[in-house]
Amino acid sequence: MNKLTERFHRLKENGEKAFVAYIMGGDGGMERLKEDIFSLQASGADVIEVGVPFSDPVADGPVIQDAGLRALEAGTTLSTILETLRVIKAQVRVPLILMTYINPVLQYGVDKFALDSENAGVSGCIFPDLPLEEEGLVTGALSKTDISVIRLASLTSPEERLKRLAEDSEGFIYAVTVKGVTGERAELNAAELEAKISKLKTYTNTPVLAGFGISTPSLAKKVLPFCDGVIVGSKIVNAFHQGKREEVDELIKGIKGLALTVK
Ligand SMILES: O=P(O)(O)OC[C@@H](O)[C@@H](O)c1c[nH]c2ccccc12
Repeated sequence: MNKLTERFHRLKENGEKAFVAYIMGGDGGMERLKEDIFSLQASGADVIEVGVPFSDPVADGPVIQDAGLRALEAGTTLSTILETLRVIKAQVRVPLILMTYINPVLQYGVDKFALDSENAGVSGCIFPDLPLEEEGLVTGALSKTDISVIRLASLTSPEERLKRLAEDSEGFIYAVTVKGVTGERAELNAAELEAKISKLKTYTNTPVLAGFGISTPSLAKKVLPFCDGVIVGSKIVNAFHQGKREEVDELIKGIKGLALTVK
């Protein structure tokens, strides 16, 4: 079984919610990528989402965009990220997913991408600018591997679309909590999100996780009662950039501790 699916089974058995940590691959260089992964693993992240920097990141807010620019300036490419992941593979127990716009994948070559990702220990991919209708571009190659394609569900998706994306979903479904780009928010509309997530859950048993704008235990607490976990990006990217590793450790422990008490 795929590492990601295995992890979700285990969380379910233990009555736990998932904490997914997003980082920008190559922000601060490749040694930092390794350190970031090991420190997130030690802090108790359940899944690590590694972003591949891209020049035209339409879904990214300012914090992730800046991190992407820093990573590109440091010479990061899809290839250097996959190579780094391959080197540390044996020491990584946490399932890794890649978050990449589709263009770098097409340039790299889809078949080579699938093969090299598998060899790098990647167990899932998110392609934020690849609509359901275009998934065929990658699924032919990825279905020969054990890698899941993780779909994004937006608050604006009509029910028919939610149904289609839920039905044969893999890994988990990424429910986008806000209309707009990634980044910290002071508030979020939990009622609207709950309605969408409960709809999704009528069509699938695939875990549904909420991401975008979640940066504190109190925001996580609003959504965890009706979803299977949260994804935190900008907060972590910022803290790591500023060298504040303890902040990330506290955040993960804070949210994981809370998640144990919500059922
Ligand atoms: O940064 P936030 O608001 O905490 O949200 C997570 C998000 O950054 C990460 O999952 C992500 C980064 N870039 C993306 C593009 C699309 C979807 C998701 C992402």
